[in-house]
Amino acid sequence: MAKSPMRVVVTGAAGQISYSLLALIARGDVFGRDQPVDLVMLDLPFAKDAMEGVVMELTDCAFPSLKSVTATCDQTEAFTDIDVAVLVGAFPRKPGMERNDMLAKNAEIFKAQGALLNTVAKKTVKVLVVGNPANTNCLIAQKYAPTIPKQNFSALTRLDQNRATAQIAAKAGVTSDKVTGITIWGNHSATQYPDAWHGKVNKDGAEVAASAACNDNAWLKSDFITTVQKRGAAVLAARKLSSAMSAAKAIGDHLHDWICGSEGRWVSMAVTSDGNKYGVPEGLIYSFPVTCQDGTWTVVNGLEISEFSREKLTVTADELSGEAKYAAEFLEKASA
Ligand SMILES: NC(=O)c1ccc[n+]([C@@H]2O[C@H](COP(=O)([O-])OP(=O)(O)OC[C@H]3O[C@@H](n4cnc5c(N)ncnc54)[C@H](O)[C@@H]3O)[C@@H](O)[C@H]2O)c1
Ligand SMILES: O=C(O)CC[C@H](O)C(=O)O
Repeated sequence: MAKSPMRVVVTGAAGQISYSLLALIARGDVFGRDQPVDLVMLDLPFAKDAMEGVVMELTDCAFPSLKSVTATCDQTEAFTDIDVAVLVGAFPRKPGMERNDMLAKNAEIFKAQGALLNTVAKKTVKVLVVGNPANTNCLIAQKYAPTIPKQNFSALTRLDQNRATAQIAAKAGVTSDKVTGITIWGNHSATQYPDAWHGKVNKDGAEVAASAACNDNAWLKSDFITTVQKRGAAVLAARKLSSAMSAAKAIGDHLHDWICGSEGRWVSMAVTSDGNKYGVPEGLIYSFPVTCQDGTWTVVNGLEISEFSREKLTVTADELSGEAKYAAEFLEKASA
């Protein structure tokens, strides 16, 4: 039997990430070629013409699973009866901007969008926040959408996971598909902790620990971590624009695994910290290793955490607690 269409909104639809992402979704690479999609694009009024150009291009691609495409600058229209909301639209960091500048610029956007999703989206909507600072923007949207289950909110750290996986693959001399179990803990920021200690590499047909395949623990504890932590900044410095193609690919991976299932593989998603066994404070949007089945993520609990790792899990949790406090104070002042 034919599947009923899935209504998917992408915000920031005229921006550079969306330019790659919309085609992935429309082609069926994310939700499956047999899943019809009603695609809704939202951006600010100044970007209306640019969005219309993207609509023309999507139409001209003649994708079989793209049932309809709508471009709008009206948030209520965009979020009504939505199944999946991909919140990309935000003010991106420019050279010289600090994270708190970005947080202040974006907090109001995610407050308003959370409140609107709460009112007009399906209660089953799945929300992925990409706009930075992604974890805290997600926390804000979630807070203002109290009638949508907290489970349904996540932020993107899959790009970091993909970056880390690619680094391990290069070091081990294999392709990325041979590397599994690499985790990103915490914030999508320079405090994130890319963790390869539970990773595996399939080398010459045999599965070995990633640390054995890399054979360089000093690298795993230093340059590997900093390369991944600073990769976004390195791309920004080189392109004078933040990463877009790789971000779109990671968004597709995240949504695919969340909604269609991860088939037992661990993937990293920033999700509500709720009853985890790693001592992460409750309520933060923190990146954990998870598995996904039937549209639900479950944190992989019980992994052994060394002293080295414990310290790093705490640093990134502390940063998120600070961001949450800053955001709450900012929004309180703004509404006073
Ligand atoms: N989490 C991650 O891994 C990750 C990776 C890369 C980029 N990002 C972030 O994603 C965001 C988008 O990046 P980009 O390169 O596509 O930026 P971009 O500037 O090219 O596009 C952003 C778009 O969002 C629109 N926009 C701004 N406010 C909006 C609102 N309230 N509603 C709807 N649309 C709005 C803008 O008009 C613009 O078209 C940035 O915050 C960036 O830092 C996150
Ligand atoms: O603004 C940044 O430093 C990073 C942008 C983006 O989140 C990325 O990881 O590529």
